[in-house]
Amino acid sequence: MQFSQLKFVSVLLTRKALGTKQFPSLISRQLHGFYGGKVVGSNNFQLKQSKIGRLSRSIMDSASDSAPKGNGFRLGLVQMNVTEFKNFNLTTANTLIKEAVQGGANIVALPECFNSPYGIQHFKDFAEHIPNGVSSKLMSALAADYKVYIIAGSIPERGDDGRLYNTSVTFSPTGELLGKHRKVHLFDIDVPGKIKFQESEVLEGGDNLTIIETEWCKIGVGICYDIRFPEMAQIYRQKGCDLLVYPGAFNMTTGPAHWQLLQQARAVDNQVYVATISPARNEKAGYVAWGHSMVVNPWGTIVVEAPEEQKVVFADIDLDYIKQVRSQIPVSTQKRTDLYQLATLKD
Ligand SMILES: NC(=O)CC(=O)C(=O)O
Repeated sequence: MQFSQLKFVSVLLTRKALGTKQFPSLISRQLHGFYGGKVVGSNNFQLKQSKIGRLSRSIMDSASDSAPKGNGFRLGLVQMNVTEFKNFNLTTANTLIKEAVQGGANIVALPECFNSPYGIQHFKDFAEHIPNGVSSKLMSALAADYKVYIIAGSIPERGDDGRLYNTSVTFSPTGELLGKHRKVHLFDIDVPGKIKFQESEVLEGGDNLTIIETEWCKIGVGICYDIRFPEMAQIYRQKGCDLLVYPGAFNMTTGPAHWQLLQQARAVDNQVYVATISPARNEKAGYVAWGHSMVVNPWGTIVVEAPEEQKVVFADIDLDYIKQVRSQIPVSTQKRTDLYQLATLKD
């Protein structure tokens, strides 16, 4: 009964997001079964939030046994199927965030473009205002009711300036908006015979770096292509981040070549944990994501790696281990800043 209430909220929110657009019949039938055949009413968002609250407390009680021991926290990576139907994507995110919470996650992270297919032809139709759009509202409500941080992957954002951005929002365990990161480096590449992608045809790049402060550590956020720019990661480290989180959607050309390599490079160079969160692989999609969401530790070792299909995976972030690696190989205190310098021109 209680679980169906949570799902009920998602249907309401996602239907609102799509206005009059209806579920395709197959998905509609699946959701009808999924939601126990309930008729969707028109109760308001506030009322639904309090219902999620009662539910989430009971979930948190049962999850607390599996909380990480020692000095750190548990990160849950939601590698999810993303379809051409926003309402279905939000329902999937809702279900898998619950699974992550049940697995003891203190911080839950979603993939790049979790509410929209990754493709420049889709961004305009799926774009939302942040934080007043339905995806942001759902993430805020779930964060507050489960009392977890949610790093909400990314969504296409319609800015106040009317332009489109690829944007990640993070909510605190009270549902407060903690940070908004607009993908800084747009994915414009051309690998002949393999893949050409030009985000800049429809998107604007962001012009800020984004650090999230939690009770455990600072987290630097980047989106996908941002991981290829080591300066950004270095600045996050200089500013005290212990974990870098990159929602990302590498593809079948760059994924096998660079996904793991880049993550290990950023982790070892900066002696931080690095997490990447991909959509699940769908061979029939216009853009086939690589999958393999992953966490790498400051030594460069893979802590956890998802397969290709939809899955929630977990990693315990051990803050003492970071200190240990940094004291064993103290590169941060051995920098030759008399020879070189790294600085951000904007704070
Ligand atoms: N999709 C991206 O932004 C980046 C990517 O796929 C790559 O760098 O490769």
